Amino acid sequence: MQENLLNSVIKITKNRDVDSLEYSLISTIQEFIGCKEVSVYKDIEVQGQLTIEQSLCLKVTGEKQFEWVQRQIVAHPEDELLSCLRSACIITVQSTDGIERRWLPITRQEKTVAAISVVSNSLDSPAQVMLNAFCRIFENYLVILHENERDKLTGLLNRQTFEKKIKQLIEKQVLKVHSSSRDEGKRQQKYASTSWLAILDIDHFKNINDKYGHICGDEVLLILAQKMRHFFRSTDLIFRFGGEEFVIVFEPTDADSICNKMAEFLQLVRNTSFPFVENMTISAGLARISPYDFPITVIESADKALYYAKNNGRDKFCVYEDLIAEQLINVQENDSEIDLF
Ligand SMILES: Nc1nc2c(ncn2[C@@H]2O[C@H](COP(=O)(O)OP(=O)(O)OP(=O)(O)O)[C@@H](O)[C@H]2O)c(=O)[nH]1
Repeated sequence: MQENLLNSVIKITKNRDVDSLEYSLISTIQEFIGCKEVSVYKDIEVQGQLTIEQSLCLKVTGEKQFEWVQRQIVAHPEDELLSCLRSACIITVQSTDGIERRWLPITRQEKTVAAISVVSNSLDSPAQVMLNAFCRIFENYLVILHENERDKLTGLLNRQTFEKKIKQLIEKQVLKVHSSSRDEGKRQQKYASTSWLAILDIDHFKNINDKYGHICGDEVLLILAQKMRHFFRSTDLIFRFGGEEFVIVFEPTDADSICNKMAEFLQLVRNTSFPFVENMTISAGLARISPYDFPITVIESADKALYYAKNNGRDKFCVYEDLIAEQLINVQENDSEIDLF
């Protein structure tokens, strides 16, 4: 038992990204506590409002049978979950049939950022101590991973995290295509609605730095990052890719929706008054992320579209696939300066 326990702690601390850490935590709790359901809930804060996402959930459906439930927004969070997040206290509710529901808070920098929910038979004292200890290990490790994955200035995901996240996303798409390969109708639908990648770059940012100084430049980057976080979906991944360059990986959607979204965001930037700077604009390049793509190919395609937007007036976004179809750029052209790590 002790050896197994040590191995589980080693397994948890071996993780190098938050998603895998959550899998390890849930598997370990299930193995040692024996629950009916274990979930991770996170406050992903949209526009400053408490917004709860069920990040991962394991449901026991039979003897040695499990079901993993993937990421979803919780439209109506239970009162106990909200109390746990607000008070940073463990909340326990016991029903008459002896089933216990327990919510354990996870804090980072004195803020409750998540809660672990456990549904189980009544837990004895040693099991409660162990459950609490697993949550504290998770909490400590979460702080380290969070710092590793985030850009210090803007708090967005950093460039080093990009490759890992996009590989995971492409793998997921490949699995989806395979799972529906017998149903051609469904397959067509999935191709119509794929993920997208956008590279955004501030126009003439060098002028802002030169005219008003780097501190003002940093403030502009910070405000733009906040605008992106509030404007785009919480499930879209936003990276600070380099100095004044940002990458967004969008959840699957069709071309029209993504173009509308980008047009609205460019308008939002035009309408925003940044400190000192008036009329700041951005340019962007978009590319479809197809299953079987290499991350470098997608980023190069979006970069070519961005390059085209920059050379054709700025303050606009261009879609790589449209530029190719209209023969405005060449597939073979290799003028990208993107260097992945
Ligand atoms: N303040 C600040 N500036 C940065 C940071 N990282 C990069 N930069 C600046 O970003 C500027 C990028 O300039 P360029 O690549 O010439 O591009 P640009 O002036 O935006 O022009 P276009 O992209 O062609 O519209 C340089 O002046 C960099 O010093 C940062 O973290 N903070």
